[in-house]
Amino acid sequence: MTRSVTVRAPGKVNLQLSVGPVQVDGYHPLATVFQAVDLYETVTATPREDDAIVLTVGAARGADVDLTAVPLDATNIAARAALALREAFGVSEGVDLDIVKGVPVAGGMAGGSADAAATLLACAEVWDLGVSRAQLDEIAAGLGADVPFVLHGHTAVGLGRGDDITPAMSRGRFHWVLATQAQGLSTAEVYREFDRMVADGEREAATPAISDAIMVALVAGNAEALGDALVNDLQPAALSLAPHLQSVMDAALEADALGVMVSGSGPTVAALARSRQHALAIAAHLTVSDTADAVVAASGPAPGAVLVT
Ligand SMILES: C[C@@](CO)(OP(=O)(O)O)[C@H](O)COP(=O)(O)OP(=O)(O)OC[C@H]1O[C@@H](n2ccc(N)nc2=O)[C@H](O)[C@@H]1O
Ligand SMILES: Nc1ncnc2c1ncn2[C@@H]1O[C@H](COP(=O)(O)OP(=O)(O)O)[C@@H](O)[C@H]1O
Repeated sequence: MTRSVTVRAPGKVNLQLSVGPVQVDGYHPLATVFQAVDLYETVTATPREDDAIVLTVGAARGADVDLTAVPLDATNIAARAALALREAFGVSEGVDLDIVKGVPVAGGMAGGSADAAATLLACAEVWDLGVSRAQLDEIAAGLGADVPFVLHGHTAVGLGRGDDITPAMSRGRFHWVLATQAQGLSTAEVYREFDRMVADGEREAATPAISDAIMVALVAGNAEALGDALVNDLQPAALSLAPHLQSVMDAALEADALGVMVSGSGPTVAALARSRQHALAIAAHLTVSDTADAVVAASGPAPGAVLVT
């Protein structure tokens, strides 16, 4: 019997992204605090008669996402996720994966990682694998540093490459405005620019540690304190590669955002608002400022990957 399974997984912002010196494997040790936001990727997996993995991709209703930058071949992280699961469990069946994107592409919000997390859960169900959460976590970490977090969602500390996840206490909802750019930034390139700045003495790369100020603001549900504590060590590198992002940040501050930062490796700019209403006011100001290609309001924390059928 052909049975489709649909799974939804969220995008994220990094409330803290502290980055240490590059290691011999090319990766950087991180101390990061992730918050999942209610922009979602949806993946529907349908079993196939043959052993092919076939992708289709579309945009979620109302989402302004650039689908031309999403590969449909084996390099797509959703295809890699299905393959990794198949290899780990000796499955021979193929699958159709229909991806509906609601998270900006190459925006520093882990949209591809959310596709991978959703694919793992959907394929595990379609192939009836009885996979444990620990097994999923291990395969997720092999796909990308952000994948374990979007599998779990909510708010969490990420150590190591960012893939060693511990849930964090958080009270209430936080309201965000996300200003996206049509032209994405490559995560690897932003890390390389970070390395260049460190090598040239423009920045320091100390051993990263989790910020007390962020954890206290989260437990208290204090958006104002959180706004003051936001920190992203990749921001100078993202601004160096995409200097126009400074005007987006300035426009959000003009609208009294509680805090503004580049989201992860960028180029999405995330502004923290006092309320949903304030988020809409910031979004309107950003739209009029014409500094971003699209502007969307979102809130967090949001749940991780969940079955919706
Ligand atoms: C920067 C962050 C912040 O959460 O995400 P984005 O903002 O891009 O979504 C992450 O560190 C990205 O996570 P993700 O995009 O899953 O990384 P991966 O696919 O594992 O790695 C992409 C590239 O980023 C670099 N990388 C990633 C993680 C890490 N701790 N150190 C690194 O140096 C490596 O150069 C690697 O080749
Ligand atoms: N399922 C996918 N969705 C989006 N991009 C993907 C996907 N699979 C592979 N990619 C490639 O990965 C790059 C980064 O994707 P994405 O996860 O959207 O951004 P980020 O790493 O900044 O959060 C894209 O530019 C694209 O070339």
